[in-house]
Amino acid sequence: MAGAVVEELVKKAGGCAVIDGGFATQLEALGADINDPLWSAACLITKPHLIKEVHMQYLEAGADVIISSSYQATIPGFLARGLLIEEAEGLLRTSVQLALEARDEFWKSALRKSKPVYNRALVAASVGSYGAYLADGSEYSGSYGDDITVEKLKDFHRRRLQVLASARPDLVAFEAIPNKMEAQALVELLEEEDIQVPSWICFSSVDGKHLCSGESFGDCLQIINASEKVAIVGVNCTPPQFVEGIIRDFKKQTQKAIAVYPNSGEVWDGRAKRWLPVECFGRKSFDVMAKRWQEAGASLIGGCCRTTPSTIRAVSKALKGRTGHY
Ligand SMILES: C[S+](C)CC[C@H](N)C(=O)O
Ligand SMILES: N[C@@H](CCS)C(=O)O
Ligand SMILES: [Zn+2]
Repeated sequence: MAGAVVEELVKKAGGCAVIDGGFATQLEALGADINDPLWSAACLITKPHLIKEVHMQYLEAGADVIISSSYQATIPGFLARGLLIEEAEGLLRTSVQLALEARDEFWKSALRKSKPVYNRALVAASVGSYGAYLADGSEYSGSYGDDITVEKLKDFHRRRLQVLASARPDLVAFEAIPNKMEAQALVELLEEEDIQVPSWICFSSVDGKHLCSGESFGDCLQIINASEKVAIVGVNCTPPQFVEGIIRDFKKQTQKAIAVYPNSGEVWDGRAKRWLPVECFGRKSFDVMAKRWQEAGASLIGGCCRTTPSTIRAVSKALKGRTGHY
């Protein structure tokens, strides 16, 4: 049962599991150049050791779930880079393997410590939206053009999903899904391919009331509620000030576990490919907000773009009273 893995994770974490923070953000902080059509996935080709280092840093910070480097790793993206299909599929598997290796090494060393303060983390294989692949900012608009259909979206996601699932992650994380058509396509694909790895589907929102496309969360939740393959729903890469309201809204419309991992509130300029600073409006700090998200009913909490291991360390401390859990 998809839900059992999640229930166990949340229980072991003491009621609320900690997700890692901005992966690409931390890769950049370690010196990677991700100004690339493949964005952070370019490092699967050029700097795999940095990928593992980022995973280690988030584990150290107290993450109970780490998300693989495959957000913008797509077969067409790698083919456009001149790779062969076998090489592209190999890199997808590598993204999961690097996260599994980091998790296993970290766990082994945590067990050796006389007073372990960590849980054995789970690895979620990231699947970014079609908009992420387009690399035109459409993961924040949900506008895929008039020609796109559910069938085309399923075909876009199919092989990558098969390959990632075959690499044996603990979860599959569909991230920053901006419109209802893509949610529908993912739910259908999970059934058609009979994917056995429990999934989460997280949406992006720019107004806190709707998906980025302007469509209703409720309509998407109805689609997702009908699927046993999806264990977790939520939002990511969404401004943090909207998250408490979104959790309360979701709580009324789904029984599934809720995951939230917002960005810092800065706004992505898809054309200039840079983050625009957020205007100061007296926001509370991320860890203080995380406590409110837990009280509102989120079971998994972390950060997305422009959050860092220090954000996650503070979140872990706020939610568990310490970095890890005995
Ligand atoms: C989550 S966004 C900042 C990822 C990057 C975007 N898809 C791009 O390629 O420009
Ligand atoms: N897991 C990805 C999500 C980008 S929106 C990252 O943190 O880079
Ligand atoms: Zn993000």
